[in-house]
Amino acid sequence: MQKKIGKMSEKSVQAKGICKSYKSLFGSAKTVLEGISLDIDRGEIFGLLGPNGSGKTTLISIFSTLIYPEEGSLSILGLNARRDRGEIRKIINISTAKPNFPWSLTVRENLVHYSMLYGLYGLGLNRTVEDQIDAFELGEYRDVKFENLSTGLKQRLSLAKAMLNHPRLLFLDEPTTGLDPDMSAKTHDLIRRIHDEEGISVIMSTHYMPEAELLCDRIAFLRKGRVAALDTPQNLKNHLELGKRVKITYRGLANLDALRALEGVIAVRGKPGIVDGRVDIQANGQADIEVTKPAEGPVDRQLEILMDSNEDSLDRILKSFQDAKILDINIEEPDLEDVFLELAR
Ligand SMILES: Nc1ncnc2c1ncn2[C@@H]1O[C@H](COP(=O)(O)OP(=O)(O)OP(=O)(O)O)[C@@H](O)[C@H]1O
Repeated sequence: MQKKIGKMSEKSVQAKGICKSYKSLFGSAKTVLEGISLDIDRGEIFGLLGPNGSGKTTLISIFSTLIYPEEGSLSILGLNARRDRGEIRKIINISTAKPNFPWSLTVRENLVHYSMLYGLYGLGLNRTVEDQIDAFELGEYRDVKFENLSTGLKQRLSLAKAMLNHPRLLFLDEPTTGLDPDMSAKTHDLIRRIHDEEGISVIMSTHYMPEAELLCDRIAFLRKGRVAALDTPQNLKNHLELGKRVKITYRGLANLDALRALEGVIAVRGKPGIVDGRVDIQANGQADIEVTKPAEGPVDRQLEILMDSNEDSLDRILKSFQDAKILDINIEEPDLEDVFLELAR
């Protein structure tokens, strides 16, 4: 099998014209994926990004052969996704944000259970389970029931389970959702290690831009069921002609309406809790800032203003702060979060 796959394809995924819709109870169909075409190289860590409802999980479910597309052709590691589904499932695996394992089984029992499903038995099974317990630092929780594990440990167990069959291609659906920063950083290290040391291709969805920037070689940005952009994180930033991000700390009243109306302003972000601003990215792909309270009062407040590359006139921005006392100005390079806001709007 190994040889066959190596010879057949240098791609982990070749998808052409993938379409998927869901039927409601009343019979009407909702199109979720509209002709997705993607070529993903073996060895890549590939990110799927996009607003809520843009189709990331549906696409991962299709790539991992859990559901069928209605249209399009799909090959996974050189194998036909429909015809060779059984073979594909032996060499891929998936870990999701909300793993649902048998609740009353312990960490070890769960790993044994899944190993048996993968056809392992005897000494080989024991060795594999112990290896994963070690690799994912689950030793001290081996006898803890799934229902008593923290969210982070459930995610870690899910990753350990996903490695039991030594997959060539690993799907991760929002691998750090709900984790604290420390556990997220540990998960990032694990993903990196799985990729670097075991040579596993990874396709992951995420809502966290720093995570995508840190881990992913390339990113496909989905919007309304289509690929709106596909490139390396760096190229995405370069090609979108994003300008500088101006961060202003001030006290008093800023004219937010005037600021947002300025030509060349892509986004105005308030630091939540400071100006009571909130980034609201909706299923329809619109991204906007909703400022729920005027920015006034004695507290220090902060706004981030993202300009496009042709418009970085600080003068015009500062006019909106005539009634405020500016405490600090920082001009920074845009990050992937800025790319997200630009693509989603
Ligand atoms: N089984 C289903 N039946 C009906 N509609 C579904 C089903 N699964 C997903 N959908 C709908 O398909 C659309 C895409 O959902 P999907 O979960 O793929 O998006 P997503 O990009 O992963 O979203 P999120 O970022 O919120 O996880 C959504 O509008 C969702 O409501």
